[in-house]
Amino acid sequence: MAVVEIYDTTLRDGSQGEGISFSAGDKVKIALKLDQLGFHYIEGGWPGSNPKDMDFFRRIGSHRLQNARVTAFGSTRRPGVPVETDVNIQSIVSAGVSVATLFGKSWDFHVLGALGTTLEENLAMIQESVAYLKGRGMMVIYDAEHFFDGFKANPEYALATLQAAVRGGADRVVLCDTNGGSLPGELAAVVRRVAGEVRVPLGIHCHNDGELAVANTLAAVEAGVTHVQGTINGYGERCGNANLCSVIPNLALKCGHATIPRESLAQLTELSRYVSELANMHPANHQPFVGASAFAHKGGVHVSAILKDARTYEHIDPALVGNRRRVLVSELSGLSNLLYKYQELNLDLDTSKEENRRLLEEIKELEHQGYQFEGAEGSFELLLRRAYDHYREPFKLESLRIIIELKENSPVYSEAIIKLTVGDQVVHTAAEGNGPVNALDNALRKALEGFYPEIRRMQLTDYKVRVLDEKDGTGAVVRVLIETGDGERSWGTVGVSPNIIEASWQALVDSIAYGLLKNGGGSKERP
Ligand SMILES: CC(=O)SCCNC(=O)CCNC(=O)[C@H](O)C(C)(C)COP(=O)(O)OP(=O)(O)OC[C@H]1O[C@@H](n2cnc3c(N)ncnc32)[C@H](O)[C@@H]1OP(=O)(O)O
Ligand SMILES: CC(=O)C(=O)O
Repeated sequence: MAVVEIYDTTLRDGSQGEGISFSAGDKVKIALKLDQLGFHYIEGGWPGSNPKDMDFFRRIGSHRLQNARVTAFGSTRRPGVPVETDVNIQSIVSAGVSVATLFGKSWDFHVLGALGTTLEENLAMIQESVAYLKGRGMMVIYDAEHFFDGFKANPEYALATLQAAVRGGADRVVLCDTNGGSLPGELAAVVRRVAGEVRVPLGIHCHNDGELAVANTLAAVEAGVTHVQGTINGYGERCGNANLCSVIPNLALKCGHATIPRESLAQLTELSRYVSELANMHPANHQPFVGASAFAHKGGVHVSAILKDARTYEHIDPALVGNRRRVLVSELSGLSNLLYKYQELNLDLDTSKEENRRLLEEIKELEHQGYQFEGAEGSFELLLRRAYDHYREPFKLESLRIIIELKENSPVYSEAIIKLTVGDQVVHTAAEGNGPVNALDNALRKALEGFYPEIRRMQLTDYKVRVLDEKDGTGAVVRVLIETGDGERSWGTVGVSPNIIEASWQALVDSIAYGLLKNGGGSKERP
C-alpha cells in the first residue's frame, strides 16, 4: 500500500477563506487534533505576516506532537535582497520549527508582472532561499505557485524553477494549481511529465475555482505525487482548497493508499465539525463523506432499498468516516420511511398497514400545508406517539393573551398571559419578553417550572421563520422551526399558521413536550 503524505494547510490557506479568522488558541487546538489523528504535516501559518501567527508558533512549541511536523510558511526572498537580511526568510527561522514551506514563482508572467524582476533573478531567489533554510538544518517543502499555468505558458521556464528548488536542496516539490482552473486530464499529463524530470518526491496543492480541487488532487496522485496538500472542509482563498475530508477517504477507501490511520478515518466527521465550530462557520450539510446529508435518505424508493441492503444507495459504510445513516420523513416518503423511523425510535407499535398508510397520508397533507418534518424530528416523533402510543400531553392550553405596547420614546413592551392545566391543576401566569415570542416562551416556562424542573435545562438555540407564500403579503402562512437543546441532545420542532404567534406556539409546545418526553417527563396513559 503506497503511502501518501497528508499536509494540512487549514491554519494558513484555510484562514485565507472569506469569513474565517482563527485565534492563536483555536489554531493550537486544531493543530493538536490533527496531530492526534495522524496527519503528517500541519502548516501553522506565515510567521512573517502577523503577530498572531508568530504567537501560534510560540505556543505550539510547548506541546510535544506525536505524529505531525509543524511547518512555517513564507515566500522566497525579495528580489535584490540577500537571504540573510530578508525579513520573511528570517521570520521563518525565528518560528522555531524544523520544517519550512517556501512558495516561489513558476509562471514567467508573474515573475515579470507581479514580482517585477527578471527570470534569472527569480531562479536565484528560489535556489538561494531554499539553500539558506537547508543550511539552517531545516526540511524544506517547495510550493511551486501557479505551476500549471506557468507550464502551459512556458514549460521550459516552469521546469527550470523546479530545478532551482532541487539545486537548493528542496525535500519536496509541490505543484500548485493556484488559480484552480486546471482540468484533471491536463493536470495529470503535466504531473507525469514533471515526474520524469524531477527526482524529488512530488506534491500537489489544488484550489477549487473549477470545483475540481479534489478530482485534480486524486488525478495527481494517480499520476505519481506522494504528498497532498489541502484543508479541512475545503476552506481557503476564494473558492477554497482541496477538501481533505474528501481527499483522504477517497485515497484510503477507493484507491487503497495509506494516509492517516484507519481508526482516525472514523473520526473525520467529528474533525470536520470541530473545525467548522472553531471557524464559526455553519457545517455544510451537503459535504460528501462528513456532511449531515451525506447519508440522509429521503425518497421512499431509496429507503425501501436500503432497508434491504444499505449498499443499494450508499457508496461506502458511513461508519468508516464516523458519519451515520439518516432517514428523512416528508411528502416523498413511502411506508418504508415510517417503518425505518419506528425502528430508529424504538417504537414498538402494533400498527396495521392501513393505519400506517393513513399516517403517511396525514404527513403528506401536513407537508402540503407547509409543515416540514425533515428538520423537526421532535414534532415528527410526537405526531407518531400522539397517533399510536397512548401519549399523554404534559400540559394543556386553556387560554393565551399577548399584549404589545408601542409608545413614543419608550422600548416596545411585550407580555404574555397564559392559563394551562397540568394534570388536575390550573396554572395562570404572565411574563414579559423582548418580543412576543420571547414573552410566550418565558410565560410557558414560568407556568411549567414548578411541575417539570428539568425545563430549566432546555434552551432555545435557534428560531427560524419562513414565509411560505409571499404573494399573500402580511397574510401569508409562515413556518416556524425551533431548535432546542438540553446540553446532551438537540431537537427540532415545527409550527405552521397564517398567524406567526400561533405557529411559534405550536413549535414551542412541541419543543417542551419533546424535551420532557426524552427526560422522562412526558408519559403514557395506561392503555
Ligand atoms: C498563493 C498563496 O496563497 S501565497 C500566500 C498568500 N497569503 C498572504 O498574502 C497572506 C499573508 N500576507 C501578508 O501578511 C502580507 O502580504 C505580507 C506581510 C507577506 C507582505 O506585505 P507587504 O510587504 O505589505 O507586501 P504586499 O502584501 O503589498 O505585496 C506582496 C509582496 O510580496 C511579493 N511577493 C509575492 N510573491 C513572492 C515570492 N514568491 N517571493 C518574493 N516576493 C514575493 C510581491 O511582489 C509584493 O512585493 P512588492 O510589495 O514589492 O510589490
Ligand atoms: C502556495 C499556495 O497556497 C498556492 O499556490 O495556492
